[in-house]
Amino acid sequence: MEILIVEDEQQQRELVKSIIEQNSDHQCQLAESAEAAIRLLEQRRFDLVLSDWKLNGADGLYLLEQVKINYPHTSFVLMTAYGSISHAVASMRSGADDYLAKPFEKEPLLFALAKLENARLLTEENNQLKQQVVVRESLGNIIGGSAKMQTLYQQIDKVSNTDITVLIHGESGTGKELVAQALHKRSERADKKYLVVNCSAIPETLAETELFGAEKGAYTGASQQKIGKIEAADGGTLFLDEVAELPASIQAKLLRFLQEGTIMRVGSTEEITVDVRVIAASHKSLSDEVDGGRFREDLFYRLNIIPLSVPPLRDRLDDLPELLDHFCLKYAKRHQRKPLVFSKSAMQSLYQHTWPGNIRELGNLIERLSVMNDNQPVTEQDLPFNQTVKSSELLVELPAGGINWDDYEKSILQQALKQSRNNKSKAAKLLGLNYKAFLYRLDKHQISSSD
Ligand SMILES: Nc1ncnc2c1ncn2[C@@H]1O[C@H](COP(=O)(O)OP(=O)(O)OP(=O)(O)O)[C@@H](O)[C@H]1O
Repeated sequence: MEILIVEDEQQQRELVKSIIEQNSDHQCQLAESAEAAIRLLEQRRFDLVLSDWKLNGADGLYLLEQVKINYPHTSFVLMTAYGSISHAVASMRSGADDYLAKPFEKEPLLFALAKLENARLLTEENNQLKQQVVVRESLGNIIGGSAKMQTLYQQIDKVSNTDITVLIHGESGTGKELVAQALHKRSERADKKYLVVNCSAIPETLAETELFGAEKGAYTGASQQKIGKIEAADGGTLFLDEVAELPASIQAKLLRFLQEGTIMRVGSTEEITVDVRVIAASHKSLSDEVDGGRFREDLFYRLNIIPLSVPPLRDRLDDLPELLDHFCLKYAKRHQRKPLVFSKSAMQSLYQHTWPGNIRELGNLIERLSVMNDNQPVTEQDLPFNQTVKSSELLVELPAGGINWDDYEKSILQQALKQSRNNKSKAAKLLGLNYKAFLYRLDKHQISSSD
């Protein structure tokens, strides 16, 4: 702790400082009066003021009142040469955290400090927990209390009430759209529009009109003026999902809008000012897209002001029970069934699965099992990723142009390694190969298990 010792006798102040610093990690500053203490308190933060009752000038009780009013997070211990009950009562009544009678011994002083430090840590922990509950309550339907999600919630909390552009990255199905919704709902724009554009779903020819709008007659068939999504979201938030898929020509126009805050409808020369907060998301790494020349670097930097990363489910398996409860209840209610229960081995299997489709895969699985599965509890064999598919069912029809067998084999081997999280014997099992044969093939394709 950072401690401020206030004592008018120099020898006494230095004695207290040396006892504390020689026997603990606390750091001490000294003040000879209440006035000097107040000046120091104005300059920096202290965890504790340890003050004598009797001081030249204003006394310790006055200092205590000032600290309680102006620095409520700073603890206060009063020391007095008169170890009378009345002083103890008066100081505690005025809000002191503890009371020490002088002349005090080393041990009671250190004990009082240790007690205070513990109480401070508990309060801090408690405040953090309360803060987490507040943040989570306002995040509505995002499930998961794992440490990784807590970090994300804190980040959402920090940036939601700003207008800063946020770029959300995460594998498919991790909940990027839920994060975007939470950012909007927790912002001052919450009662304004929240519009979504899925950039991978609009054909290049329509993308400009979709985002920026078009004047009547701007192109063949434009029989009416069309308001684009950016203009329609004025005052609110626009979520650009799969932003990596935006055609190059639109990337330049989007950058202009982000920099200038203005747009032009197709077929118009009039600039329209719009106030829209942009949140973008991508399951692809945008910096890889920039490296590959598929995404404008300047736009990347403009979008990536605040990057948020949503962790894949396999990296936060602590959340699995909570997510399972959520989906089992949701789909039992929706389909009027009993909530699913899982056997021990099925649970183990759920934990071992790598969840390439993340929460979306889990939700879909629970919905399917809720409707189709007659077994209760659900067993390991009921889980689709434990069911081996006959190779013939796997085969896609051979394209007329043929395939490259080596590439095909290499890709299957890599997928098996990925699914088994680089566990080679599991990967071999997935392909129905014995371990040696599997290793032989890895070697043949020069695949290392970290590829
Ligand atoms: N933490 C979560 N709690 C509850 N449901 C979740 C959570 N994360 C995702 N989901 C659900 O999983 C599904 C997929 O989520 P979402 O569409 O937000 O993912 P995404 O990362 O945007 O995926 P994509 O990249 O494919 O667009 C949705 O039905 C969503 O409600």
